[in-house]
Amino acid sequence: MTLPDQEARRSAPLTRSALRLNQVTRSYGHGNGTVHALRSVSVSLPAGSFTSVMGPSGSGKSTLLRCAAGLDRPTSGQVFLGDTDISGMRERKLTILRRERIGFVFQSFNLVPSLTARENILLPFRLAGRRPDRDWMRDVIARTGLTDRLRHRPAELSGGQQQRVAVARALVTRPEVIFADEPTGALDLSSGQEVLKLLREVVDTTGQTLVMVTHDPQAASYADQVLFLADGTVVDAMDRPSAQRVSERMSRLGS
Ligand SMILES: Nc1ncnc2c1ncn2[C@@H]1O[C@H](COP(=O)(O)OP(=O)(O)OP(=O)(O)O)[C@@H](O)[C@H]1O
Repeated sequence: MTLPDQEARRSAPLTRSALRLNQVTRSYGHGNGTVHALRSVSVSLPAGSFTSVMGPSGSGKSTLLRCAAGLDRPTSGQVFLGDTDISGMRERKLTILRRERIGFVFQSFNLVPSLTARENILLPFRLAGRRPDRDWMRDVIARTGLTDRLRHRPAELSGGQQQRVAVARALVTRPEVIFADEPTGALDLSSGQEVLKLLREVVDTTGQTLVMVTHDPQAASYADQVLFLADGTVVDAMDRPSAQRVSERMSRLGS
């Protein structure tokens, strides 16, 4: 396996779009009770980029993530994963696509308590009936610092270690895009920073694309770009964010 040099990747032009939303609208309910969670959102995320999504509570962040990841369907508009339009895809095909081309990391880790770290990491292959790429798997386990924790069950691991198992599980199928929903929300400051550094390094060295929803300006500052949502609309984008600038922008959005 060849990994592009970190510096070369940082300076390389980011052109190919890994994920594109074209006028995505998601409404819930009918008539007077209709909630417009997303209103005609259009964004294009380059391959090998790290994007944070921020916004006040109820602004549509989770809905954006779910629509982009094929976990929810837009009311109108299209979602492209690479060149594949996933918005009108049948459920069976979408399930396979999610399994093969998308990785997920959740705030609550979502590990299977009865399985060891190694078995949790290998779960996507068990579900797909496929064999893992041994070199890639070894690399992912080393990268996440879990080599000597593989026989432990989740209850025997710290929160930070559990989240690193979840990150390894998300990476092991080599997905094009990884979606992380508040991945540090349940962690203390230093475990959270370890996980964020790991995610940053993954993007820099493997060229995978990461989209992370967070409430934390410090976490958002690890990204290349922050998208700010308000009332279902992308109201601003910030390149090379710092925690302070993100915090200032968020306070102007009323959070
Ligand atoms: N299944 C649903 N049915 C009805 N309304 C929904 C549903 N899911 C989300 N909404 C509404 O859509 C809007 C956006 O919700 P969403 O969860 O995407 O916001 P969010 O920015 O992720 O919020 P938070 O930061 O509090 O998690 C909210 O008004 C929410 O109540």
